[in-house]
Amino acid sequence: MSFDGPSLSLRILKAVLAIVIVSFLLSAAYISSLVVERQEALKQVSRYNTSWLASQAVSEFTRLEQRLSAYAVPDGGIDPGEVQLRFDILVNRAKLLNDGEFQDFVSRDPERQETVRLLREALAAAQPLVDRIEEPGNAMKALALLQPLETKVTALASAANHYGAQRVTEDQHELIRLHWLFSSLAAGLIVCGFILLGLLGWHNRLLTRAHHDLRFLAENLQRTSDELKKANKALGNAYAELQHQNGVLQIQEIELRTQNERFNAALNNMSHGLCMVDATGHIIVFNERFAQLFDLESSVRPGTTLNELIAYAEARGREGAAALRQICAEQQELIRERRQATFIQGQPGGRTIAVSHQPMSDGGWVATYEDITERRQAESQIAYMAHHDALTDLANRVLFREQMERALAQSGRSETQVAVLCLDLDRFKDVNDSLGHETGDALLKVVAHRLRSCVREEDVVARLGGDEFAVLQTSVHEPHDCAVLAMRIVEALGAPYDIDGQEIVIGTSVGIALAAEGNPTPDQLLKHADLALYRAKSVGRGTFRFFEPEMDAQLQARRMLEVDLRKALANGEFELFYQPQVDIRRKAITGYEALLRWRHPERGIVSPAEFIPVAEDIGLISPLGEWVVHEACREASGWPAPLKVAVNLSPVQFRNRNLVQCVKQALEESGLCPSRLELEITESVLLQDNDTTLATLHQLRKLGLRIAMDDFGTGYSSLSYLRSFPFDKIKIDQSFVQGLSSRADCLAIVQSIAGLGASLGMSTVAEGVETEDQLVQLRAAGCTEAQGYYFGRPRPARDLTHSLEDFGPVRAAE
Ligand SMILES: Nc1nc2c(ncn2[C@@H]2O[C@H](COP(=O)(O)O[C@H]3[C@@H](O)[C@H](n4cnc5c(=O)[nH]c(N)nc54)O[C@@H]3COP(=O)(O)O)[C@@H](O)[C@H]2O)c(=O)[nH]1
Repeated sequence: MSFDGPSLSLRILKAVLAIVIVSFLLSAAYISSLVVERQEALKQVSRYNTSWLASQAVSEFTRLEQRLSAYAVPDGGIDPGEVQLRFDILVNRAKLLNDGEFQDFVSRDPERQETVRLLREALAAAQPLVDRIEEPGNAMKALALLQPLETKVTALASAANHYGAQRVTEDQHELIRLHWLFSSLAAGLIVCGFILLGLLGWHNRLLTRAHHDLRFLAENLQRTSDELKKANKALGNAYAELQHQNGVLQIQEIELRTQNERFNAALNNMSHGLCMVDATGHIIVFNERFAQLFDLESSVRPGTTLNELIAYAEARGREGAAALRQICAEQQELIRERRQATFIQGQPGGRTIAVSHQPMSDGGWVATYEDITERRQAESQIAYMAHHDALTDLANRVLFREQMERALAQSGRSETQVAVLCLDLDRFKDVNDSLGHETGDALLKVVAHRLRSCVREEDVVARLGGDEFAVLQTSVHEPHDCAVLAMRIVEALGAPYDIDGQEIVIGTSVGIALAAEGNPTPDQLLKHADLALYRAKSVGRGTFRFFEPEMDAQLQARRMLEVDLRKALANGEFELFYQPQVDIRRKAITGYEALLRWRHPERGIVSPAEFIPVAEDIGLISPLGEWVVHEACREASGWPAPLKVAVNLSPVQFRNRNLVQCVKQALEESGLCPSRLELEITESVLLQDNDTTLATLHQLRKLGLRIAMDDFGTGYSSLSYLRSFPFDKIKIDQSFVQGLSSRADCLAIVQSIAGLGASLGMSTVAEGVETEDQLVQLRAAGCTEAQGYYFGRPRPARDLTHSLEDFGPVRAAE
């Protein structure tokens, strides 16, 4: 859009407006001056009118003549003063004839000048006469002086009148001219006004248009500004995005560089050799390990082929290159068929190289080369170790199972059968714990040797773990063959051992499972042999048993027991019975042993001898033991002091780190004085991790309670345990008490334990006292306390009266 037009028009308009306004002002000023001038002229015409002056003079001249005439007549009634007044007026009028415009009128004509002069002279001549008018004749004389002038004065007046009329006409003309001039000017001014109004309108329109244009322009500008802002913002965003992209690119570049460095580092630190070749057979890259593996130059010119590289190395007598040539020959087929493959190539020097060949999409290929010589050796070593027991070099469970599978498969095709014999060593744990693991290991090696010597070449001997062994007997014609082998094994392993100069006697029991019927799996066969072993051990050591199907039923029963046992604690099926411990001399109850009872909903009371080992096996003994301690403390806290309560602790509970805390909490919660709590442990507690167990015992002792050694005399080295911890009490195992009447050695043992206790400051409790006779012997042997059915069977807490007499009727009733 162009703004020249309006701005030019506006400029012109302003100029025209200025001219009009100036003209307007000038015209007004001019008219004002004309009006002033004409007003002045009119004023003069009215005040000093020539014809009026002349007529006044004529009028006064005539009046004077009349007065003079009247005065001259006697009794004319005229006062001399009046004559004098008229004369003076005429003189004044005559003077005016010589002034101003009249003089101008007079000067135009000599006749008029003559008349005025004559009048002046006549008046001058008449002056003295008038002054002495009373004198007779003066009035006539004066009149005579004036009368000649009468015509002349009248003529002058007439001329003056004519002149005056002329001047009026002239003024009228002038006024008419002025009227027209004024009217024209006024019309001009009106026109100018209209023009001005028009111009102003136009100006206004121009201004409106300019305003409109300006607004449009402003809107355009605003729009443009908004667009610019938007564009600016978009530009800012684009810039920020650009900066972000730039940052990302920089990071990517750094990452790329790092990756490249890592790639190079990885490439050259690879344990595998790597070689990449393009579609034309030229080497793209290979790493240092590749060069090392095949004794090659570590760098090559770009464009070298693998064959050229090998030829170059061979020419320099490098032996490794020959190996690569062989490998390359094998790779040729893969390269041709563009196939991925992994192959292993043995080298003449015993070296083994594993090659992984991979074609690439561009027609080339990449391959990795690994020297697996050592790995192969290690693998075969590992494979051997994975199948053999490291200590005895016998087959382990894995190999044994594999061999069983193989033997079972073969036996299906032959007349003979396969049998599995499972055995473990009696008292091996005691040897291990008392004589040390090294001795135990040495013993196991000799056992393995003896076992091998018992079987034929084709049979397999395995160590399944710890002191568990198994024999896979093949070519069994009848069960008797197995029995013979079992006997041979029992006899061989039962013979004394000489380990580092120490004579050790152990024994073994054997369980036999024959794969005669039902196509058993290896696991089933092993399980059957294990069950048979369990049975062999339960009937007496140093013997063997064949598997019988009822054994499986016993296993099922045990599983049922486990299931029920897991629910029993939550169901509140446990309770504690208490059996009194009696001071032999005073015949008074010193306390009670808490004995756990399981009131099974279907089976009734289940003996702890049955379920405690199961609870130990399935990990339930800790929560169960905690419940016993809490319950015993709670109930004992209601008994009269100083009655004590003795609680049995399983060896498994000592593996639980919370044992001390649990006992402490039970004492605190029940408020039972710690000295009234006695914990009974068996020797087997001291067999496990001795230092930790002893530390736990000391911590328990610190709580202020008492510790008793239970079932004393049944362990392998009971006496040595007495040295390891200062027990408060020794409980003589009931087997010795019950043998008192029949076996002399039992009495000797009881006497020596009682003596030992006395000398160590420990009280001795004899368990399982059932008769008066036993009690008498125990007292004589020096035992301090006794416990057994003789005094009373275990009872629920609610039935305790703490009087020994009350137990009597119970005993009598039994
Ligand atoms: N870890 C835990 N073990 C416990 C707990 N409660 C019991 N037991 C142990 O279970 C085993 C069997 O106990 P139980 O069937 O209660 O037998 C005890 C007595 O009833 C029995 N006894 C007592 N007097 C006589 C007797 O004159 N003749 C005879 N034939 N038996 C008798 O002896 C068992 C007590 O033995 P002991 O503990 O060695 O004093 C048993 O080993 C219990 O220890 C428990 O809460 N935790």
